[in-house]
Amino acid sequence: MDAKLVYLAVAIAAYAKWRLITLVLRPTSSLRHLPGPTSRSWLLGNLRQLHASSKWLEHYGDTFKFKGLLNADALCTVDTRALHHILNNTTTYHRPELARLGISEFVGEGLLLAEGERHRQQNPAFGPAHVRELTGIFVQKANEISVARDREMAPIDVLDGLSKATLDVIGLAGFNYDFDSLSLDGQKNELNEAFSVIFGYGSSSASFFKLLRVLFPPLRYLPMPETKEVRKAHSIMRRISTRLVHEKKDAATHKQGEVHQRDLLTLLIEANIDLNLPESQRMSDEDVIARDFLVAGHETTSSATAWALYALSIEPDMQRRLREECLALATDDPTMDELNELPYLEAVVRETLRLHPPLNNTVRETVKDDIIPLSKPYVDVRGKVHDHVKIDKGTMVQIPIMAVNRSKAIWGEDALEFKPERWDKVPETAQRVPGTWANMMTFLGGPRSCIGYRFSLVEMKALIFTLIRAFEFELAVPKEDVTRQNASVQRPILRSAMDKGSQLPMLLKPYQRTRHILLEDSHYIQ
Ligand code: HEM
Repeated sequence: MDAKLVYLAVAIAAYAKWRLITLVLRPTSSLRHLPGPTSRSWLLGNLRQLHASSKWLEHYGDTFKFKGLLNADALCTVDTRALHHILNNTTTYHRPELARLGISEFVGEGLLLAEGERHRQQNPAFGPAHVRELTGIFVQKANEISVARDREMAPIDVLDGLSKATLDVIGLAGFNYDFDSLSLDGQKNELNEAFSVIFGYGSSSASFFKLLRVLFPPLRYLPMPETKEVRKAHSIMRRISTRLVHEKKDAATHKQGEVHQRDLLTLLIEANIDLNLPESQRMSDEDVIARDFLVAGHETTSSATAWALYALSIEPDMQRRLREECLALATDDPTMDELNELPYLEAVVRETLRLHPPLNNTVRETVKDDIIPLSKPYVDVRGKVHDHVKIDKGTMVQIPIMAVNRSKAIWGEDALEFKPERWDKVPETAQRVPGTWANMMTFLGGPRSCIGYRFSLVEMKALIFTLIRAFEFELAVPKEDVTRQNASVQRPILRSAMDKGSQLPMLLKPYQRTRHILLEDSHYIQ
């Protein structure tokens, strides 16, 4: 029988059974007296309106409930004490089944999915010493974008260029694989093609079948109904990544030759075959496969950089000031330390990541009952005041990254404005945000926060440094036309062309002084 029909039959039967059980048992949730919006749908509750969570925060306060999958009560909070508790108790708060399954369908069970702390010993691969070594790759790809765009005077989609650059970077830095997506010859790379097919598929009807698989676990034993093209793309990804892992394992075991590759995959494998590492901490081949890095580190960094260029294009004075600072450094090939010593570049990157976090929300699910302490008590629907929230096992907890980053209570009345100078004096209220970096939630906090944040910061700096020296940026559309795509990564999109997907059209005018430098420095001229 067709897999889609089997899916529907099992789903209908399971739904009928579930309805019967809930009607008879009527379980009550510990969150039932918490204020919050009313449900919009029996299946998805308020999940479709989650982008409105900042409005809910204004209306219901810092801690409120909403309805999640199958109308179950879910919690949302910007309370910094509560967030600290949730993010640091990784044995109680896990990534929920929906997020876990969504990722595993996409990349396989890997680092992103490993609960517990076992991957933490791998952190040196993402430490400052190694990121310093990788800076040359970031700068090289930033220069390739400049060269590629140098001859185009018509509006171009900077998001597209940045996305190709960050894919190339993660390929080279992650596992010494050249996607070569920035190359001008238009030739497509096999792995790059497979990757775009799978990315495209992720947002289609696949989501519906993934949801069914979360609700009705028996369906997970059935293959996903996917097209021939997607199946082929998955098999290409598997074949190439398995080959890479084997080659690198072999090289790492025999330490062949003098030339030693320093990509992330090699470093992870080396740590894994270290005889001093207990068996329990080693990873299977699947665990180390670098596809995780592709998913986690590619679109996030390109979107963040695109938002930085957007902010600078509507603030010409800031753009000028940043360009002057970057041009004052007399090199086209800066090191990590040189980039980190540019104070205005640092402030622009911080302000971009605060105001435009690439991931605007994330979720956790409780695996046991818990009590969450609050710094600001809430008043329940019966008028009672509470300084903690009782929460049941199996409850979804929404972590509103963007709402915390943009909170007026934390950042002041001008929280919604792009102001790099705010970083000269960080408000005391912001010091309580439990974020891993710069008093913001962008990379999250606690043991399961982003391990690639240093990588990403230096990559963003290298891209902005190179591009702002080479071009003057101007939006090719009215600024009001630019909004953020309602998707897992917050890419820019045009209100007037939502059907065209994410894009950021800009006019790039080669900067005269840079051109002068480029002409002197003939390696840029082909
Ligand atoms: C601006 C760029 C980036 C942002 C905003 C970002 C943000 C995040 C966030 C919010 C999480 C936690 C997700 C959750 O638990 O729900 C995360 C996890 C992760 N990120 Fe990033 N990330 C960025 C770049 C990168 C890069 C460049 C890499 C790798 C090269 C990377 C690798 C990872 C990995 C492996 C995890 C999972 C960590 C774990 O499960 O313990 N990220 N990232």
